[in-house]
Amino acid sequence: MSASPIYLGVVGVGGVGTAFLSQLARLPNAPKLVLLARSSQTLLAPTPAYSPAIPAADWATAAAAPSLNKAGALSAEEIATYLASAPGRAILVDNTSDINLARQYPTFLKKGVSIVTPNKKGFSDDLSLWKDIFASAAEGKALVYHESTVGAGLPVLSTLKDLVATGDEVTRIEGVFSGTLSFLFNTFAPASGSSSAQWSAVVAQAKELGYTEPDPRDDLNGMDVARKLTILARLAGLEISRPDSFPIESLIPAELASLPSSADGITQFMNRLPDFDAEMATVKATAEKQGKVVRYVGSIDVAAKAVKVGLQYFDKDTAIAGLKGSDNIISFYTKRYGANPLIVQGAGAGGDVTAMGVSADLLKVVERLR
Ligand SMILES: NC(=O)C1=CN([C@@H]2O[C@H](COP(=O)(O)OP(=O)(O)OC[C@H]3O[C@@H](n4cnc5c(N)ncnc54)[C@H](OP(=O)(O)O)[C@@H]3O)[C@@H](O)[C@H]2O)C=CC1
Ligand SMILES: N[C@@H](CC=O)C(=O)O
Ligand code: NA
Repeated sequence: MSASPIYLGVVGVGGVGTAFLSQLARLPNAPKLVLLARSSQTLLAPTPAYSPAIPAADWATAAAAPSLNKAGALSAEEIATYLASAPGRAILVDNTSDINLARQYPTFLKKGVSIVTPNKKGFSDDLSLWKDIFASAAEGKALVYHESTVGAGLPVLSTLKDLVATGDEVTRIEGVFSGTLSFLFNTFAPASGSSSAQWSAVVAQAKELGYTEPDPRDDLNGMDVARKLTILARLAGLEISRPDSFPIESLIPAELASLPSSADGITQFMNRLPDFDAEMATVKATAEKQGKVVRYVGSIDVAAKAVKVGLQYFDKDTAIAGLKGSDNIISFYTKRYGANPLIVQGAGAGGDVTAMGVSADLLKVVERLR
């Protein structure tokens, strides 16, 4: 007997979304792609049959497919209604970084549409939204998987959930949580050898490689790391009210802090950043004088309910100092693991590795819905 079909809507076809579509096209027993959207265009399989499905491979192939309905941007409510009306269970994959879409997850979940996403905004916003998301999932008997919101495809959330679910006591979580900031410091201030790279040039390279957030200032101001720590702390049982409820060290030059958040603001920021290269060169030199390197790290002390995000100096022979590329390293200290933490390490940014986490979550949801 063949399993009943599952219907899939995908929003966002940028670096992660494009890699995800390419992986989706190769998945065995993939759900039927019936909605594909970017910021101003939406492709839909015609109702009421929700057929033919959209070919997954990439946006251009999908957009050229015959017999699909085409529309401009739909509201979250419209997307939720379309998916919930499909003749089977439905899943939304949100590959955007849009907070407004994330705020509508409860609408999808209450209608029984499951959510899979690397978008960390919804899970790290007000605690009330976090609670609403999981209460709505229970109400709609829908599922929520967001592994790639922390450490991209690395098994960070699944590891933490397993530790908690099996009764271990997590006492501390610490490490490097940003692929972008890891790449920046590993390249700008390597622990072995030397580098003459300017800070602004390495920031431009990280953006080019697809490691940064759509707005790279979200990485440089520490908010991306703060959001990840908020998610981890909540999963470890701490009621963190907001991602800015603890001190966050920003690497944005004060003079550039008030540029607009628009696309033009991003361009202005990138163009003016080279004027401030001396600031980060001073930070690097100060660490070097002590025989150390500077890295951007975060920690959660569960008992003290304390979250910290910012720069620290490290001896050159430590694991954090020796990270390569966009690697994250996340250490879980728990009662069972004692003094030697459980450590997860590997690439923490990039389209393919992030999409892997999204695709793996999708497979888990499909398996549980069937
Ligand atoms: N890049 C990485 O290494 C990692 C990224 N993530 C997360 O993955 C998500 C995607 O990142 P990335 O692919 O790099 O970002 P991109 O900027 O490359 O892509 C964003 C995509 O979302 C679309 N989009 C934005 N807003 C809307 C909206 N309201 N409705 C429909 N579509 C919208 C854009 O449309 P259009 O094409 O029209 O511009 C674009 O296709 C983010 O949440 C990010 O934090 C998580 C871990 C690692
Ligand atoms: N911009 C983020 C992407 C993954 O979350 C990072 O650099 O870590
Ligand atoms: Na992850």
